[in-house]
Amino acid sequence: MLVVDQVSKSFGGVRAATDVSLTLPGGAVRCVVGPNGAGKSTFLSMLSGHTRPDSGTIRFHDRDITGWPVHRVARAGIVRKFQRPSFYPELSVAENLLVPVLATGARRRRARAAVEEVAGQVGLTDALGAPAAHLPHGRTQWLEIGMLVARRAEVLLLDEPTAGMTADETSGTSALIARLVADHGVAAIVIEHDMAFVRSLDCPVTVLHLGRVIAEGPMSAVEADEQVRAVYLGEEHS
Ligand SMILES: Nc1ncnc2c1ncn2[C@@H]1O[C@H](COP(=O)(O)OP(=O)(O)OP(=O)(O)O)[C@@H](O)[C@H]1O
Repeated sequence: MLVVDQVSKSFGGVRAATDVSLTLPGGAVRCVVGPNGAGKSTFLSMLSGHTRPDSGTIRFHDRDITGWPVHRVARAGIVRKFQRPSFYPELSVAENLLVPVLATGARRRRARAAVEEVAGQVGLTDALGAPAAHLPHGRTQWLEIGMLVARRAEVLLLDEPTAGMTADETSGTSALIARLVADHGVAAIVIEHDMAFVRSLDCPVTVLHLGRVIAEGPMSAVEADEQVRAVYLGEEHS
């Protein structure tokens, strides 16, 4: 269970996040949406250890992890996937998955089995021998999610995972996340602009605007919320 209680962060005079709270049970998915500059990335950065909150607390499994550095947060089980690529293009898909598996301390034979298991989970079994550079964009994103799972992450922080994907890759990503949750109890916080994708995840949604939570709940309720509609319409017309 990840419990975020009233975290805030300012950059100079800009209040990027103000009193943002969120509770994520194990094996749950939460989407965070909001217009440009709403504070979504800042919020994720506070969870991943890339940014230290000015105030508020972050607790994971009843431990206060507020302000922990990235590597310590990652070791505790919370890992982040950025939009920019972070795999090894010159290595094969299997080798890319092997790197994080070996980092968990797995020995060779067990490691190979773990690589095959993760590849199956992220739909890359047929590509294990291929250089990662040869994968189409969408599948590189799945590889990166696989690399996080291979580290035995408990909470995935995904920053616009479907950016640049085809429609098929986007629906494949939704199925992939559902599979990881159902089969392995992995939890995820997903930042997204693609509302059809958010709907397909069928999870609670948090809406940020100017650093504050303005709505929270199922997508159907959030989409009907007057303030949310005003914020998104305002963005379209600006
Ligand atoms: N390192 C920083 N230094 C100064 N200002 C920052 C920094 N990071 C974010 N901000 C400001 O904080 C506010 C929130 O930015 P943030 O990137 O978290 O929003 P976002 O919702 O992720 O936006 P987008 O959807 O465009 O990525 C913005 O006004 C942004 O300019």
